[in-house]
Amino acid sequence: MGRKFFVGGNWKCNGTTEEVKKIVSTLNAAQVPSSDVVEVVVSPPFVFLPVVKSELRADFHVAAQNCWVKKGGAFTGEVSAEMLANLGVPWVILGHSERRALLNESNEFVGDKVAYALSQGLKVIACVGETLEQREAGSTMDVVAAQTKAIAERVSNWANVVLAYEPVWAIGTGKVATPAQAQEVHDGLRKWLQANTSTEVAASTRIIYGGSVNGANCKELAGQPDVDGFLVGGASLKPEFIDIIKAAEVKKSS
Ligand SMILES: O=C(CO)COP(=O)(O)O
Repeated sequence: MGRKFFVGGNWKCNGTTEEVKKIVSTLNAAQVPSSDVVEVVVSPPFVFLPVVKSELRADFHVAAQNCWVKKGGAFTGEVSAEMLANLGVPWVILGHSERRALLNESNEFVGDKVAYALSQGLKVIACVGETLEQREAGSTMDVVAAQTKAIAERVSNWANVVLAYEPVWAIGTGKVATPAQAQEVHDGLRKWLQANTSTEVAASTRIIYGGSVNGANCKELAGQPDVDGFLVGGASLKPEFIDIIKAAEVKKSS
């Protein structure tokens, strides 16, 4: 079953209007494989979503970096899934490790957010990943399985979910997972989905890798059978993001 290569750019809390417009114009001018081969989604901070959405080429899409866990209302400072849907923002990133760690988002809270966002018609990039301590303790699979379980308990239809494996020790550190390390966890996650959801979900759900992906390491990672794309942080703010999008060609020919 074909899993279309997926490349997300998580801009995190970066940018000015001018910088954001510059990134968009670079992307708009880029020659990349067609949207039959690769799905490209960029995720600016909330305040820049309208300008990016209106200026970005039609074959690329936008994602928010978070949304509120339920229907909007008296939740000062939050942005609801309904608002994103109303703006025509198709995607949202949920459960990023920076929010899990810095804002104490629990597995259950992330699971609730994923379920609510899906119920409002959004597509979700759901992030999981272990810390260095957890990896060194040998608990990587247990950690990512528990994070995925909290989602699976609340979600029955996985058609609009992309699972992003982002080891915390690889994020923003320049210490990318080796292709074998990424493949091992992606394979483990697919087996977990097979055992706990369905064969169909396991075969069709895209599992993407994030953590220090750049133009130099993306091709080898993309060559792994269970790496279905990337969630890119730092390099998504630079022209090398285009090279990462082109890594989809590796998959096509593999
Ligand atoms: O957190 C990430 C994407 O969500 C990865 O960030 P870096 O690519 O900067 O390591």
